[in-house]
Amino acid sequence: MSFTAPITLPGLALDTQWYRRAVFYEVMVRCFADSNGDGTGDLGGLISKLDYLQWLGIDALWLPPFYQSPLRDGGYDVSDFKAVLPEFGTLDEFRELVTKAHERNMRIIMDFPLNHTSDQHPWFQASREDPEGPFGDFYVWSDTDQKYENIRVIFVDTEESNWTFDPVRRQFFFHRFFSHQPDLNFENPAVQEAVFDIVRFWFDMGVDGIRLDAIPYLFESDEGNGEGEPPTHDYIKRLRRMVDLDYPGRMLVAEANQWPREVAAFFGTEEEPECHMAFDFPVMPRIFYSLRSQTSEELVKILSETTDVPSGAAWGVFLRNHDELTLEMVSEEYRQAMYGWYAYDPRMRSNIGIRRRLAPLLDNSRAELELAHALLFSLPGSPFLYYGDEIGMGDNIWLADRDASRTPMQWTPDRNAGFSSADPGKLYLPVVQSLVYHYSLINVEAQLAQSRSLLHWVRNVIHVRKAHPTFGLGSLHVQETDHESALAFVRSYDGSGHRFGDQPESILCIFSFAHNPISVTIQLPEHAGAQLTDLFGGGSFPSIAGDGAVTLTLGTQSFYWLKIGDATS
Ligand SMILES: OC[C@H]1O[C@H](O[C@H]2O[C@H](CO)[C@@H](O)[C@H](O)[C@H]2O)[C@H](O)[C@@H](O)[C@@H]1O
Ligand SMILES: [Ca+2]
Repeated sequence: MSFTAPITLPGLALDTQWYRRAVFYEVMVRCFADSNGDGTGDLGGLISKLDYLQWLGIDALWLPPFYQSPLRDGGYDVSDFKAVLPEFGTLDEFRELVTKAHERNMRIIMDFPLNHTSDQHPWFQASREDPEGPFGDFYVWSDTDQKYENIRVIFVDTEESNWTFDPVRRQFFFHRFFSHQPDLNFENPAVQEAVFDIVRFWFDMGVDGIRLDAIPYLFESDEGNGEGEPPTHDYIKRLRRMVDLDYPGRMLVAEANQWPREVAAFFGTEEEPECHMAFDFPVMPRIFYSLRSQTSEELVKILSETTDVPSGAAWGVFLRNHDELTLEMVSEEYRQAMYGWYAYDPRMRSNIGIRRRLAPLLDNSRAELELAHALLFSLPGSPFLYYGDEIGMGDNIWLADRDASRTPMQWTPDRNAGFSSADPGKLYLPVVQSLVYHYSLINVEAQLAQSRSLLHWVRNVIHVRKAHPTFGLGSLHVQETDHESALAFVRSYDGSGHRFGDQPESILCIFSFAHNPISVTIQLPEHAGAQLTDLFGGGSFPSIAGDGAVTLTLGTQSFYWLKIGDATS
């Protein structure tokens, strides 16, 4: 049973299910704002932009790694889990960020790549040099690279094997990702305890949640494929028990790029919960598939699959993030179709996915951007925005790997897009200067000045969503329609959640993926006779007929969110 109780953290009330109503925003410290003019974004810069994020309606920030790191994988290669990379700031500045976010009723989610470390981490250095020493068994060593042959290579662009020979220890070490990222040996109780210790360190610092990076890959076995093996789930259950006991109100979000049932397994069960949230990897590529195929079939299929999840669990819905748009969770046939639509230039591909930002993927179409966001904000779960997508930032496919979509945030039309006062040549990555997405055109300042800009539209839709807890807490029922391009579902909430003032509510969400206007009849037998009202402007729509059908006209790639009222007599 959850509840709202007295304040326990500065500025925040204890709310064990806050993440179910929250709008999240992923922001890489390096990319957002540079406070000291050295060309790299930092914690001071991020602090200076908290007012902007609060204005936008953001409830929680997800910060990808900002630990000490050689930065060979965007910081996911950590060399000290308890230190901030000096160019990003200090632990004191991080504490200040937490405090200032909490003062604004915003929460902070850390990223924790617990599966592996950098090969520069002192644990790895000790392990390779002293096999009998205290860290000798911290990594997965083997005399042969023929072990775990069922385990696939993930970074297929750069790695041929999950094993690399270490000339110092004269053994192979196992790595699920880059060969400079050795996997920790979770069979070793000392590793298990070291990871708990790091979690405690950051929760003691006041963070509100932790993203468990690459969580399926903790344990390997001879028989399995090293993805979500039983000991991995047992370990997360123990972690969750510790969090519930020692840090109530904090949450864990699973990054498991897996099929629906396998991702759902990371929620655990009612009796033995694991993560509070899990990213919805299966839904994401199907949104992009629907936009180009003009059919809703794939989304209907995945949303109609019933996957039991514990009460209190929430999906993390997203369109884009700091990685490639992964196509691991679609069939080969659909993957090829999506490469054809979205990655027609080979430079746009990365591993099994597409390294582009949202606006270029959607060819800067305002209708598609609105449609995609409308799905993001109404599908079951909590939405995660990626920095810059609220203004339709572009990318730079001439940069290496996933840096294509990690360029500096575009604040103004001035030098370095207002991101930094440094010499432009000193920036950690160049600002986008392409024809369509040049920072002089696409920036926060210009969009603030235009009331019909994408930025204002996104802010508005966030505020509409937040006025209706049904989107975060309600059930979902896919409704039958007579048009292959239409997707219709009803979100319903009985208002019995844990906050005073919640009302029972049902919302009909209807989307058209067609590239021309359509007329569609939706079957809503449970709501026969009910009135429909637009959630944005309050306009009246045709009532649902006595037989439960309603016919609506939708413009090209458009949507409605309609409140289902009482039945007319
Ligand atoms: O630390 C290694 C990687 O960990 C995360 O990886 C995830 O992203 C991969 C794509 O880039 C994906 O294929 C894999 O299934 C995920 O676990 C992290 O988000 C990456 O940035 C990082 O390189
Ligand atoms: Ca800086």
